[in-house]
Amino acid sequence: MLRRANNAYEPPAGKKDQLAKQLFPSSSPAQDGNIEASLKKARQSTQSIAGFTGLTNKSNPLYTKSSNIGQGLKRKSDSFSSVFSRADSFQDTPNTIDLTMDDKSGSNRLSNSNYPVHFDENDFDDDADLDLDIDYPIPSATTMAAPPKHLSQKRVTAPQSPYALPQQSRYLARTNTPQHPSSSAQTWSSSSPSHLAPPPASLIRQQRELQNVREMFADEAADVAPRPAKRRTLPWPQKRAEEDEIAARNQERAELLASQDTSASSAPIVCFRCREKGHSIRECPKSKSRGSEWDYTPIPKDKSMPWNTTASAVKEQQKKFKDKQKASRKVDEGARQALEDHNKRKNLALAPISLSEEQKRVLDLVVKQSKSVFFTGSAGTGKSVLMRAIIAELRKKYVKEPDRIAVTASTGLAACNIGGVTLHSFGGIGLGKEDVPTLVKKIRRNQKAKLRWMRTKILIIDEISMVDGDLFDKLEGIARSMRNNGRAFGGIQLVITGDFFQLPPVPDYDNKARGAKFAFDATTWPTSIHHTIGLTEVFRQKDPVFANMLNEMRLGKITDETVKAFRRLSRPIKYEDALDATELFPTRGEVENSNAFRMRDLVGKSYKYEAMDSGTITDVGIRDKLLSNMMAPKLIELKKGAQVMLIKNMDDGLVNGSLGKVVAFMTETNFEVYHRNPDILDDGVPLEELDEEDQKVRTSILNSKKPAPNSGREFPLVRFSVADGTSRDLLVQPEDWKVELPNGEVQAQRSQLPLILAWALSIHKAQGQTLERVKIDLRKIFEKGQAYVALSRATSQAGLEVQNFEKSKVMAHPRVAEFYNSLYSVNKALEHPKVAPLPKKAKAYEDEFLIADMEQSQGHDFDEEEAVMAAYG
Ligand SMILES: Nc1ncnc2c1ncn2[C@@H]1O[C@H](COP(=O)(O)OP(=O)(O)OP(=O)(O)O)[C@@H](O)[C@H]1O
Repeated sequence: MLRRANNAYEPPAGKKDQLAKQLFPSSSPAQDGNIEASLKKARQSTQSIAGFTGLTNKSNPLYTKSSNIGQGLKRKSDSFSSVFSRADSFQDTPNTIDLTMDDKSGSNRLSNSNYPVHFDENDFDDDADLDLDIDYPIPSATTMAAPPKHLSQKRVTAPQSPYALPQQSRYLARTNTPQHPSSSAQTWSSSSPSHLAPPPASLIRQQRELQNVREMFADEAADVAPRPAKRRTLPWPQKRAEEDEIAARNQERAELLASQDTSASSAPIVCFRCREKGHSIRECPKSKSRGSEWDYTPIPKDKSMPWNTTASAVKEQQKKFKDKQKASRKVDEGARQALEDHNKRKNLALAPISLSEEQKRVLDLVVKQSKSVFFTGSAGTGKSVLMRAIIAELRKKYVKEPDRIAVTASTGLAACNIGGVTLHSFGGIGLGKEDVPTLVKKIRRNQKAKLRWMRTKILIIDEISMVDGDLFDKLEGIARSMRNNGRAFGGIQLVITGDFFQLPPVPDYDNKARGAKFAFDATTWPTSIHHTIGLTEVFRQKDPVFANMLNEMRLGKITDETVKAFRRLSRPIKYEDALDATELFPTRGEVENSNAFRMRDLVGKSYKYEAMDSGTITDVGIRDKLLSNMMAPKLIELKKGAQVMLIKNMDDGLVNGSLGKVVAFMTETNFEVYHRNPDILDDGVPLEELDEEDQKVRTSILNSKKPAPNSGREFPLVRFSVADGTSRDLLVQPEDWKVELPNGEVQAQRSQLPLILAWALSIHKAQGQTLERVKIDLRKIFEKGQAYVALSRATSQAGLEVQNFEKSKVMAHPRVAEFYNSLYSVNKALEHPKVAPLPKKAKAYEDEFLIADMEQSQGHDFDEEEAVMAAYG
């Protein structure tokens, strides 16, 4: 009939197309009647969306790269009053010179004091050397997101299913429907009904395809395999069958998981269909099973019912369940904390250490009263902590004129530790071998150095024990000459710290016969320093017995009992976390050998991290020399299992000196996955228990697979041992070190991982560090002060192993002992009848070097002559 009507009706030319177009509502993709073209278009847009999603998943836009937190004050430890702290150690030697001078030498004209930081184009040459390991071909996001080829081809030819079932089920459902060959656009009006019947060949091909797909989804679709065609089937029971099948499977999986979880095993079974307890969906009376078919009794719609949930909601439920399971599993706390550490570091300000009373008094003298001060004390009395606090306060005070403060130290390493430059660099004196007039001429030719001498109001010198006495005198002379000011150091306020019992000045090979000349030996020392203060509270060692042993050693007055106690420390120590003590050596060669030997023992891929150096110094040779003083090495090679030490403060728990082991190398993206599920690195968890993404991440990390080029660089994941006995994981990323001039000019800068190999360390590099585990063989010691520096790094006897302890190796320099004894004689002087007696606690410490703060403890003003005699014998 239709054919007849069709034949009878001959539409006017051009109308056929219009009619075809009207058949599709405007929202339909096939408005021009060309279904294939429209489907193609739709597919393309879907693919591009899939590609985009793939990309955004890979690079989480919410992720912000962690950056350095500022250096700060560290170590949360209970304040401990050492055996020395009973004395009030402040001593105010006569101070009649007014140091609150202002530079009237035209310094205010110096408007160009702030030099811009200059980066030479060659500064970043090292970029090319970075071992990025990223030469792999990138699979395009669209390729990654696209389904298997054969499936996507089928999807093109298949008509849209009206039911939003999972892809494979949808495909199965469609296979009962005759396929429309869509190779050309056919409008119904022009199609012969016979065209709708598939040709015999295509029917066979279709059946084959159907068979393939059935096999492919055999697991998911076993129970919904198409039954012999019914005469008439409404689409909804089919959809229900599949949805219920999914629900049944979900329930079975949930029950299986619950049975593995002992904590949940007592929970009763709940039907996913009717929500009643005591039976599963397969036994549900409301859904009778007939073999692989299901008879569906319509049940009133209830949103809360599980079968009304969409496939994505079911997935969501599954995910929640899995997450719960994972959360209940015991995981390494350190790993759980890892990402928080990683992400918080950026904003986390280190909790400042609250200064002790004696530290505060020094701070006050320097910052508020602008006095020239030398503060000293045994190892661990917080000299560095105090110095950093002083610098911070002075920077606040001179916030508008930062170049008024010159931060320097005797060595490059010490200078780096406080963010300054060497004394030589500051002075612009090169090696400083010439006499003062020659050096002054040299400086006058150097505009920058000249400006520094004119502008500086406060000169900070750290690790004074390594400053040569002659150099001190020369600098003093230069300052007077350059500033045309006859006062000591040309009126510059000095803030000096260090412990002369520690490492002495580097020997002057041109002047060997002279021997070591300390800064306190300098002629101008007494006139330049107006307050000498001894810090007495030891913070590093909490055990007073150990602190006392170290102090005896420092003074070179070691008792037999102490010798015995040190000899008892020769036992080998085995630590539970398999982290070895750091062995200290006097020479760099011994350190390099020891670390290289241990590295060779490790199997596995080696990762090299080369520093990125820059700065205003364009001469790479000079810059390298400057940077070679830094703790951060030019190149660090790491392997899984390498023992490393953190060389920057990260937060209260992860500090400069923290010891750790490299446990893996990973990108930031993989690190986030690791944070979500630390099981990916747990050998005890079988691979099958991880979901697909986690499996991939585990495989790529364990097999040291190169990351995809756009997924970022791999960094070491280090498990640090924390003082409280726990461990913490940190993905260690580069930090910056700078050599900065007082005017803010960054002479040299290094960006490198804040790590060094830590099986062995030089005593020189260890100076200033606090170490939980130390090992030392005293046979190797050759210099005075070396043994004291090495042993006093340890925080406790439990973490110290000493081999071959000999009294003769524990040498204090006689002149240093003399100097400190002369300071001690101040106390004797204080017992002069004219003077009010010392407080009792100070008297009890007559045997120790002690410098009393006359202003504070006596409330008595000495006349200048009397005090000078007292202080310097
Ligand atoms: N006021 C304080 N409160 C708590 N801890 C402190 C305080 N001052 C210093 N410390 C801690 O004591 C330890 C030693 O401090 P620091 O390195 O400043 O001592 P030092 O005198 O410079 O030692 P060294 O002479 O060996 O370099 C550090 O761990 C530091 O955090």
